[in-house]
Amino acid sequence: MKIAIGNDHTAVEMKQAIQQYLTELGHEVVNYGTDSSERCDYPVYGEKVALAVASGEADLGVLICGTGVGISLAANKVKGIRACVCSEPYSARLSREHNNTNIIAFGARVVGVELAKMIVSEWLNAVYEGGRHQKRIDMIHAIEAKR
Ligand SMILES: O=C[C@H](O)[C@H](O)[C@H](O)COP(=O)(O)O
Repeated sequence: MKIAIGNDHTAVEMKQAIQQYLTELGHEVVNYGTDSSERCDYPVYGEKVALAVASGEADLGVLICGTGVGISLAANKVKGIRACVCSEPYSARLSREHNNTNIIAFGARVVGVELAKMIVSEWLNAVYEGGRHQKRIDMIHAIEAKR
């Protein structure tokens, strides 16, 4: 799978660890994040990864900032993006099975590298269930289409 990854200054080491992990799992990872610890603005990277996913350039996206909150908020402003912040694997799996999330986010100041790997792995291995969930996702996108 082709996975877009992005981060701000709080998550350079975490991004590198997750990028390596994903590569070891056999994925192609494209880095849209910063590799500098100089303070920067997470919306820049949230948008870059979101555009890569929304355009089909990447299949899925991973976003990391201090908490995962700001960068996922930014990503969700791009049409077609369903990004969520997860600090544990259960929500990560269900976010894919029920909500068909196409971007996962987490906080480098919240979770450690090993937990982050577990979150990402559970998310990637989960399969969207469709059925009753599709109507609800359509409803979310209908809200998006109004504006
Ligand atoms: O949601 C926002 C992110 O957690 C940012 O990574 C965080 O706000 C950056 O904070 P600071 O500029 O204090 O390093």
